[in-house]
Amino acid sequence: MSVVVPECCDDLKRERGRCLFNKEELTNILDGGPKLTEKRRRIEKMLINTPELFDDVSPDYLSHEDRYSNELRKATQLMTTLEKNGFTYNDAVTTGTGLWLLMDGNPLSLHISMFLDTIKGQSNPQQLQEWLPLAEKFKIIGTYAQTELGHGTFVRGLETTATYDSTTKEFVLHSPTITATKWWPGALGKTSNHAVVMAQLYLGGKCYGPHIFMVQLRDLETHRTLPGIVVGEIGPRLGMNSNDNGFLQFNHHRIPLTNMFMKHSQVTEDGKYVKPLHSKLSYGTMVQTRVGIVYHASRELSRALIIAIRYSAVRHQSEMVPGDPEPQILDYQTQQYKLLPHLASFFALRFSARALLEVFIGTSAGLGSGKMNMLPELHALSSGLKAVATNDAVKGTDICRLACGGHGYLSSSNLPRIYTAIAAGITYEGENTVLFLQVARYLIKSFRASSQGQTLPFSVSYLRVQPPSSHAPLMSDRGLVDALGAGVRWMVGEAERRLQQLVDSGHSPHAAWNACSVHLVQCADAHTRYYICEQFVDAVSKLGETVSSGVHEVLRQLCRLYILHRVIQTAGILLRCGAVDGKALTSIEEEECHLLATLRIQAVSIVDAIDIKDVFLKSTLGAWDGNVYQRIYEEAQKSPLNKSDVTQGYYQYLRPLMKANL
Ligand SMILES: CCCCCCCC/C=C\CCCC(=O)SCCNC(=O)CCNC(=O)[C@H](O)C(C)(C)COP(=O)(O)OP(=O)(O)OC[C@H]1O[C@@H](n2cnc3c(N)ncnc32)[C@H](O)[C@@H]1OP(=O)(O)O
Ligand SMILES: Cc1cc2nc3c(=O)[nH]c(=O)nc-3n(C[C@H](O)[C@H](O)[C@H](O)COP(=O)(O)OP(=O)(O)OC[C@H]3O[C@@H](n4cnc5c(N)ncnc54)[C@H](O)[C@@H]3O)c2cc1C
Repeated sequence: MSVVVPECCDDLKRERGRCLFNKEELTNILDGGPKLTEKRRRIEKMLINTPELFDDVSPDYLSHEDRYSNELRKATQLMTTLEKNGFTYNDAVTTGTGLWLLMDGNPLSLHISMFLDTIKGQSNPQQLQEWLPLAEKFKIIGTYAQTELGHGTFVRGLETTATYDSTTKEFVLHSPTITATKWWPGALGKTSNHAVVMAQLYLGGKCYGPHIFMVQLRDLETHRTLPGIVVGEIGPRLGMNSNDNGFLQFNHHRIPLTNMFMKHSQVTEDGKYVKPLHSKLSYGTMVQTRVGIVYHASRELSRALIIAIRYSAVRHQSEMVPGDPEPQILDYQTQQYKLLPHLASFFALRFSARALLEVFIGTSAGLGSGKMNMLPELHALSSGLKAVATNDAVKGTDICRLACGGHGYLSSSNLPRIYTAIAAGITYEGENTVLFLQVARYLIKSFRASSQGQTLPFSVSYLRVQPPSSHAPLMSDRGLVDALGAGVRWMVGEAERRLQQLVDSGHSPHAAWNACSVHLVQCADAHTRYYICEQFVDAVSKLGETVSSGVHEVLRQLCRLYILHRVIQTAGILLRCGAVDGKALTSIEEEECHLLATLRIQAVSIVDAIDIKDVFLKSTLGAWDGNVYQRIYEEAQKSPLNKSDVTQGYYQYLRPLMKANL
């Protein structure tokens, strides 16, 4: 398959003709630099030239089993293509390209993410030497098996046990109840022959909490399940049905002592326990995956936005002025209000994902030299950003679907598949409410520490009880972000006051926490969004020194829209704490509407600059050429029901009904 850039329709040609900025420059910024754009395009070219990676038939028309096999075929083909051409699977993941070919539930995704990350992050040197080459070369294929039927969120409540037998120097893995059954892990059902398993460690009758174990599940030659293990697939889900999410039970299954991951905590041969430097180091793979999910969510949102914005420029409907030609639906202010704030969100999330990655890299380097002090902040930032990014990507994708009217509901628009894939992200890797409550814990602790005069880490330093007075004028970007910060400080102070009041009136701290948890989640959400605003403003201001004025202006407008929209969403809080008044809010609302009209002019060019090719968008509505109606029509012809004029169903059911004497 070769990349042919087709002539686009007149509407899109006109839209593209209005572009006042250098698209390639914006593409480079989004990729992280020209070299990364070039690398991404090399990978794309290679993938596009591998026809086996593309579907002949939509997965919607396949049986459950064929759907899985087809995705497995493409996943294995992807891995070998990358390897043969000198790329790693990580290259395909970090550029998004590989995932888009497989995002119906790639059965190797858990292997290349959480399985490998656990080996890299939790192994001692011997284990790393033994397992990493095998896993990297796909000699063993694994998944991350933590969640059980009874417990997902509450990791300490897991029931699978790993009991050490010092006589044989083995752990005995066991699922004592039905609720101890591992449930959900991607690729566990039929693909994986290994799993990293989270289980309660028992030594001499004492429980030491959840620890991670490498467990072989299937024979490496026959792929048959090993004795003492029951494994299978959990059945259809809302989306990503080409994966084989699975279940797993152990019946006193034995593994060697050396199969406990021993980088952070150890068990000696005689059954003694050596504590880790920090009790949550074994949760490291989850933290790393949350960091990746922020990128992933922004990428999925960007696909939906490209589809909906191009379609909105091609679709004409109704009359704006009686008797005039039907306008492009993108000209309606309400359509702009649906889509453009989410376009701004995409940019905000992309810059925040990059900032989070830097915190992750810095913290990981610190851990290597025994510094644990940055771990709580990384946990809070990664939890908050994972939750906001997935919530916003899901909401944004659904708005994109709605913005495409009826055609957005078509499978061939690809919006339903993008939606169901990213919707899972709200739940997996830490359910979002639960993650926000973790952030809230950090905020309340920080607020209290600050009241006692302690210095706060950078992401919460604005919570100081006596903030330095801001010098930025209120209506400047910085001034509005400061106002948002004042709003969060007020919310956290209010939460702390309510918690204290409940405790003072006789409630236990835990009961008080639950009684304030709605407000606490709102604090965590507001704090994370304040952080995102800060990152966006900082990134745009830093870029101002290096980019052309056209690109800088577009970024400045998107950043401004993001902030204005956020201020309006938070109006109630900001009025209550006196950070803004009604007059300021009125002018902010007016400015937002004005900005929508300004950004609309270049909206198609902005989404073009995200630079996702048609083969990765996979949408009848969002293709580069805007040839929407022809594509929708051609796609419908592929329905198996259209193979014959009269279906079997007619003879079997409809005709007898019509002939019956009712
Ligand atoms: C690269 C791109 C890839 C993108 C594509 C991905 C495709 C992959 C598809 C699917 C993958 C999905 C995989 C999964 O879902 S795996 C399962 C994930 N499960 C979870 O995330 C479970 C969520 N629950 C938890 O994380 C925890 O149980 C908890 C909610 C955090 C509570 O933990 P616990 O009960 O142990 O904690 P305590 O209440 O005892 O203590 C809380 C204190 O511990 C601190 N803490 C908690 N976690 C961490 C951490 N990770 N790091 C540092 N500190 C941590 C917390 O702050 C509390 O501290 P305090 O000082 O306040 O006491
Ligand atoms: C598509 C998909 C793929 C997955 N892949 C994997 C995988 O590869 N490996 C793996 O191990 N797991 C996997 N999971 C499981 C996933 O990690 C869990 O479903 C997730 O962590 C949520 O846990 P839960 O299902 O127990 O939900 P629950 O914790 O039961 O949540 C149900 C409700 O209770 C609320 N709730 C729970 N605890 C609290 C609390 N403390 N305070 C307030 N509210 C609370 C939640 O907010 C939610 O509204 C996957 C899940 C999905 C959907």
